[in-house]
Amino acid sequence: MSTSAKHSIAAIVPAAGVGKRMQSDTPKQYLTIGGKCVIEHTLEKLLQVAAIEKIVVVLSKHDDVFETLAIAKHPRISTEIGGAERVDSVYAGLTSLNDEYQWALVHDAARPCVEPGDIKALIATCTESTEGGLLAYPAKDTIKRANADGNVETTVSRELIWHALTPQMYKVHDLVKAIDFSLAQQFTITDESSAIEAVNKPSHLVVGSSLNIKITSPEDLHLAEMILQQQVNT
Ligand SMILES: Nc1ccn([C@@H]2O[C@H](COP(=O)(O)OP(=O)(O)OP(=O)(O)O)[C@@H](O)[C@H]2O)c(=O)n1
Ligand SMILES: C[C@](O)(CO)[C@H](O)COP(=O)(O)O
Repeated sequence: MSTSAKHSIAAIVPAAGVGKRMQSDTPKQYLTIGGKCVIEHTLEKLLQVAAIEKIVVVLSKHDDVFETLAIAKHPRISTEIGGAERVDSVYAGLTSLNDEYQWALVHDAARPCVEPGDIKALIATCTESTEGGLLAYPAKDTIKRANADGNVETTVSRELIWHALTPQMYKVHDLVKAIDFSLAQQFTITDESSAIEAVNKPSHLVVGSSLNIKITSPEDLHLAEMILQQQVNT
């Protein structure tokens, strides 16, 4: 497909993790909150953003649950098989786009509380500037660096410290190249922004809600339930 004929934005939703820190037999994306599983909440949020033309959900090769969900049949949703690490799953999603999309917006399946308004703000910032970026929020607490004994070494200025959230949005071509480079250098890549940093490209920090939590450990499920309930009420 020629550049001018490219579609604009595809979302990649990595959902191939096992959720070790969640300590549950069910992968956390399939735990239930208010009658729906986590990934259904997440996909419903993305589907509310009309600018996202396609959503690629990246699943474990052992996944036999996703196809049983009604949302799996949504015309804007397709699936791919992921890999051992989050970066491998994101890469599988990106390469499945076959160069047909200009932008990829990567969002963790485990972040169901994202606000569609924040996603739209990220899309507006990136498409207007033509450079990628991510949702994030500035550190609120006093930040400490620990020494090797686990005691305080020093207090770090929080002025320039931000928490990285998802979605993270980059040109597909740039992100594939950045991940290729980072993997070849054996860098640790926990998010898309770290790959983009590795190739010295800029990323916008777009302020998003700190309620866009990632369900990581058991107490987060309860917190997510309260946040989602609050979103319904307002
Ligand atoms: N090989 C992997 C690992 C993670 N993920 C996805 O990346 C997102 C964020 O990762 P994380 O919270 O670390 O999820 P898990 O790897 O499942 O959790 P844990 O590290 O506790 O095992 C999740 O939606 C998860 O499903 C993925 O698609 N492929
Ligand atoms: C992508 C991410 O959610 C941004 O905060 C995060 O980096 C995922 O990896 P983690 O190891 O679970 O923090």
